[in-house]
Formats: sequence, C-alpha cells, structure tokens
Amino acid sequence: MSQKVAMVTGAGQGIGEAIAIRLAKDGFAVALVARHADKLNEVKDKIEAAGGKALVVTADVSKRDEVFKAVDQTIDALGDFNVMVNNAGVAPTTPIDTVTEDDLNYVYSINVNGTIWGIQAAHAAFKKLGHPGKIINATSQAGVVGNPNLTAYSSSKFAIRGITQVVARELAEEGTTVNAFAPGIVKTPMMFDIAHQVGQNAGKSDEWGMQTFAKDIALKRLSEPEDVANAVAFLAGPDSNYITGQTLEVDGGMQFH
Ligand SMILES: NC(=O)C1=CN([C@@H]2O[C@H](COP(=O)(O)OP(=O)(O)OC[C@H]3O[C@@H](n4cnc5c(N)ncnc54)[C@H](O)[C@@H]3O)[C@@H](O)[C@H]2O)C=CC1
Ligand SMILES: CC(=O)C(C)=O
Repeated sequence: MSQKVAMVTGAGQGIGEAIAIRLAKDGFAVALVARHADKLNEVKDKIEAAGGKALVVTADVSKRDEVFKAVDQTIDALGDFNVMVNNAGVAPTTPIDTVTEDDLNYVYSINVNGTIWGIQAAHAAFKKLGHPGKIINATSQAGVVGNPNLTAYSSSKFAIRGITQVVARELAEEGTTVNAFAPGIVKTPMMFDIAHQVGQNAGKSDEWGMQTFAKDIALKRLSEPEDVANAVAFLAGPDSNYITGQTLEVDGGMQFH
C-alpha cells in the first residue's frame, strides 16, 4: 500500500510542529505549510532524522490560490493526499472596546477563510484522486466558551466548529470525515504572547496573564503541544472512521458538555 499523505498548516512551531512530527511517526508523509520556509526546514530535518518523510511548502493560508497550489505541489511531490490539518491561526488580544476592522479582517482571513480554503483544496484533491479523506480543523476551548479579551479570536474559533459541522454533513456521502480539535492552554509562542499581552494590559505579570486562562484546568497543568498531537493522530487515523462533525476537546478538563 502506498504511503498516506497529510498536510499540516502552521507546521513551523507549536501545535502544528508537534502534529507534523507525530503524523510522520505514525507513517504519513507530511507536507509542512507556513508562510516562510526557515522554521519548516528545521521541522523537516527533525522528521527526516527520525526516519520520516516531509515536504516543505510555503503558502499564506488566507490566500485561496496559494492553498490550492500547496495541495497540488504536495500531490506532485508525494503522490497522494489523504489528510488535511487546518491548524494555522493567529490570536491577537482584542478587548471589546478596542477591536478594529483591521483586527477582524486579520483574524478572520487566517482563522476562518484559511480553514475554508484548506477544506476546499483538500476536497478538490480527494475528488481528483478518487478517494475520500479526513479534514481536521483547529478550534479552541475559546471556541466552545467565550474568553475575555479575545473577541476576534474566540468568535473565529466558534465559527470553526460551525464550519466543521456543516462540511461534515456535506461530505459524509463521499466518506470524508470532518472534525475539529479544541486545545486548552498550550505552551506555544501563541499562548505565551497572549499571556504577556493580557498581563501587560492589566499592569500585571505574564504569569498572572497565564493564570487568567489556566486557573480552571481540572488536571492542573498546562498542555504540551504533544497532548494535542495525540488527539489529532486519532482523528487522522482509522480508529476515528465513524466520527464526523465533532469537536474533540483536548483541554485537561476546562469545558465539560
Ligand atoms: N496555544 C494554545 O494555547 C492554543 C492554540 N489553539 C489553536 O491551535 C493552532 C496552533 O496554535 P499554536 O501552535 O499555539 O500557534 P503558534 O502561533 O505558536 O503557531 C501558529 C503557526 O501558524 C502559522 N501561521 C499564522 N498565520 C499563517 C498564515 N496566514 N499562513 C500560514 N501559516 C500561518 C505561524 O507562522 C505559526 O507557525 C491555532 O489555530 C490556534 O488558534 C487553540 C487553543 C489553544
Ligand atoms: C489561545 C487559545 O486558544 C486559548 C486561550 O484558548
């Protein structure tokens, strides 16, 4: 059987890097996507040093044509396309009274439009290749419950859950599954930036900023990116074949339903 191919957007650092490394370990050839190649090349080296296969593809996920081109390049280089992980995202702090049109356009063009372009490009690839696939979208615990100071971001992540449900219904007939993962408070550059900004806005420390978000984690520890990668590996693999339209919360017990 030929090697399955997964694409991970925002794969140069944080959660995306951990997902790419884990999927490569699970046997996927992994296309690593971000706007610049430098960090992606470092992740590629790590994957190859561990015996895996990776391809670096640069694209801005907010640009539809670049995402489609990235998927085509991946098929040309790796020969197939099976899993799309729409992970890239941005999270500026946006207290409600300060939100600007530029903030909304910036956050929505990457988090929401970027996910839609990723879904469209993956679906076009599955159709072209004549087989179904798996689409996995990054939402957040902040897309399940509104988080203070994150109007633009939190609302964009609510949208991702909605898009996941809609597209899961649309593509189910073809056998393609569409799910989302909702991390909690993960030790990545994004989360450290948020903690810093929230702390600074309140005239307090970064640690105070972090605790604003982390104080209600039932398991009483911040998340490692690998905690999230473990869940995405499940959604990318055959054990999740009968699951679609769902959001898997990977937050150490922050939100309960
Ligand atoms: N860190 C956390 O605590 C949480 C993160 N998440 C979500 O998980 C995902 C990954 O987050 P982190 O690893 O923490 O973020 P991060 O900021 O550390 O990494 C995000 C990656 O996305 C890339 N990216 C941003 N805009 C892009 C664009 N237009 N085109 C291509 N790549 C782009 C960045 O270059 C970076 O490599 C995001 O969707 C985020 O919203 C969700 C819940 C919690
Ligand atoms: C960044 C994020 O998704 C949070 C705070 O849940």
